[in-house]
Amino acid sequence: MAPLQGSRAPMEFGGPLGAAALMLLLPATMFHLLLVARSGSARLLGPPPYLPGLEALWSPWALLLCLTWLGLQAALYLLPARKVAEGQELKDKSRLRYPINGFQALVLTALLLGLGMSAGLPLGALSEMLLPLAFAATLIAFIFSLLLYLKSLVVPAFALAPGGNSGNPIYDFFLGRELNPRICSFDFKYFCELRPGLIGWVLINLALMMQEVELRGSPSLAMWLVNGFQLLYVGDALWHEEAVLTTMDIIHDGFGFMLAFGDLAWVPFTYSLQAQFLLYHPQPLGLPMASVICLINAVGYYIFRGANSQKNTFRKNPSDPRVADLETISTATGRQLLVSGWWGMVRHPNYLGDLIMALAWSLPCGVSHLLPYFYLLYFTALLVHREARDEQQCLQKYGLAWHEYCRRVPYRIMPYIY
Ligand SMILES: NC(=O)C1=CN([C@@H]2O[C@H](COP(=O)(O)OP(=O)(O)OC[C@H]3O[C@@H](n4cnc5c(N)ncnc54)[C@H](OP(=O)(O)O)[C@@H]3O)[C@@H](O)[C@H]2O)C=CC1
Ligand SMILES: CC(C)CCC[C@@H](C)[C@H]1CC=C2C3=C(CC[C@@]21C)[C@@]1(C)CC[C@H](O)C[C@@H]1CC3
Repeated sequence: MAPLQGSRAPMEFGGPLGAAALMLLLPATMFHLLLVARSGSARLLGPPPYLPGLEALWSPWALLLCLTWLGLQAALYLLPARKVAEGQELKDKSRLRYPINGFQALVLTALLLGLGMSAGLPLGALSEMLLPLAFAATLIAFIFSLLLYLKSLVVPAFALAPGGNSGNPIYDFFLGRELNPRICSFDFKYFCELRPGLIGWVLINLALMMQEVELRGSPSLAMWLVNGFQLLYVGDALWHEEAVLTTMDIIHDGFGFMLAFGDLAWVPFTYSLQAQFLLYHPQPLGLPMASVICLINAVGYYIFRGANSQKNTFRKNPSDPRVADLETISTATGRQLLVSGWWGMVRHPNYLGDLIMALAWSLPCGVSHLLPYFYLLYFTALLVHREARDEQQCLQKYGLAWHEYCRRVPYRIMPYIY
């Protein structure tokens, strides 16, 4: 079944009204979280402690810092890569090429940071600038999305994403019209998905840890755990960078406000919420509880990595000895679907592992506040919605074979529950 394209494609996210609401709601939520994380009561579901004026949000230095950060990451992206990978086949039968040097960018950023800090760079001070930095990142995401939208108006029809060219400017601005916007070989979506936001997230976490040292003399065990777990997650994503080339964000979605804001602002400033909370609300954590939390994170990571690697190995080479014995279903496209191993347990075992890790990231913050569990709640909603979108796309791709897979593997994410 050929997927519907352009104005015939069904609208997602509640259409133009939903897109407009999300464009207001997402930045508002991010600023709410930033404000309540540092407030005494740290109440997720209450009003923010105060409404910041423009003078608290706008800082030319913050804008300069964000632009310098983007410039640095862009320069690291352009460095020679250990490998150049080919993406999926496009409508015109061509394949784009992508540098695989994200992990190298992380290591080089860490080295530069180490040099800067030994020369006296006050990294902890970043934690005092989160509000203006988030404002600058949001501004950049808006302007960038606008430029991407304008660029998409002059590209040929085959370069458009299947879903983001409905003809409604608000909806298309939000979802993104062009599938792979590039200037020469610089791929904006691929760059943004993994580099500035993810590396920025661990940088903010580290800054919060340095500030904790400044305030209390040493980092707390809870802060160590949050920093360690999230660094592992980001390092893993960059190490397995090539896998991002088969995600729906790269293959299916255009590059618009949703991904630009998500990558550049939402990820660094909301995914660092637990570390923000811990800086202002220190939590006692004993070794026994810390060990249990480490075990939960290890179980989550084992499932997440096992499932992702099993599928990636299988997609690259189904005869690889590590996956050759797994049971499969044939589909009319010539591709096969795994029905045993991780992918025979639930239809999205990687999401299950990711959610277990999300729980482990919140637990060091104790159970006295709901705020540090925001990520777990948001992420559950994101993955449930993402799973439904992916099901829809797989149904279009695989038809009857997908029905058969759903019959054989009835649960989506959580065995016997969902
Ligand atoms: N931290 C965060 O904010 C986020 C994290 N993630 C994580 O990123 C990772 C990638 O997620 P995502 O891109 O959503 O999707 P997946 O990696 O789960 O990929 C889904 C695709 O896998 C293939 N597939 C599905 N079932 C099978 C099967 N049984 N056998 C073989 N192939 C199958 C299909 O594509 P095809 O058949 O074409 O290969 C399907 O479209 C996940 O680990 C997720 O948890 C994702 C979003 C946000
Ligand atoms: C702003 C909205 C709420 C939606 C934003 C969505 C984005 C934050 C996410 C869309 C897909 C993502 C992926 C990752 C990070 C979050 C975004 C960009 C990973 C890079 C996280 C690490 C994993 O190993 C791979 C993920 C791929 C998808």
